[in-house]
Amino acid sequence: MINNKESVVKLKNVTHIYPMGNGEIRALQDITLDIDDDDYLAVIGHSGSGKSTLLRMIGALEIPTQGEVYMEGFNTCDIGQEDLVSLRAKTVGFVFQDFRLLPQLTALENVMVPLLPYEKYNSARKKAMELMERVGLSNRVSHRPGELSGGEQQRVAIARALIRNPKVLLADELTGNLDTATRDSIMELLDELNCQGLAVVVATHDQEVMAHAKRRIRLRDGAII
Ligand SMILES: Nc1ncnc2c1ncn2[C@@H]1O[C@H](COP(=O)(O)OP(=O)(O)OP(=O)(O)O)[C@@H](O)[C@H]1O
Repeated sequence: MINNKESVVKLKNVTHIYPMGNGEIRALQDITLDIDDDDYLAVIGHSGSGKSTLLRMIGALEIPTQGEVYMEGFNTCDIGQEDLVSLRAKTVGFVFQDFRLLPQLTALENVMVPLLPYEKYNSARKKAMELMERVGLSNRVSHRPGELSGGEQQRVAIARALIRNPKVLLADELTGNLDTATRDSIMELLDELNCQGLAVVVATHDQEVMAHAKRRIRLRDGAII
């Protein structure tokens, strides 16, 4: 494996095309972008402009149709599936638009899940407890997702994304549909984590969220404008 480490994640001329019936949808067009250690990037653009697809590329959840994605210097298109899974798990944490919490598990168990293959139960539980405290939910550990508000579910999803100490947090539509106070508390938490060295990439329509970012890119029809 050749390692050209510069940025945590580097996209080089990434184009992504989804097949659609007889045609195709060009979701991303020739994107070149670096995510550095203490970056705080807001990805903005209209619905369908390619924000979620870009986040999936940054997180190496999908292989681009054209171009290259480097994570910690490794070309994610070249390394094997097993190495990719492990590299991705160490490097990025995802907060999905729909949270994707497991409904049958408690909030605490949801946060622990990504750590269980690697650490003993009690150690994973301790770390999950610390993170639940960090996101202001130590009084909600035994609630199941269905018993939590949207903002609380999002905070559980943030805690889960952080449990393996990623270098980059990727958050899709962060704070969508949240009340102002909850949104502000989530933004404060991300500012704090960013100050401690976590790179943050958020896809958002929210002006307030944009204002917290150190830089912004706008997508239109899959291209940076
Ligand atoms: N799995 C898929 N198969 C086919 N087309 C897709 C797929 N995912 C996304 N697309 C298309 O790719 C384009 C970009 O979608 P994407 O979800 O990245 O946009 P977005 O900016 O995140 O939108 P939103 O703000 O509504 O979440 C859209 O035209 C969308 O319909």
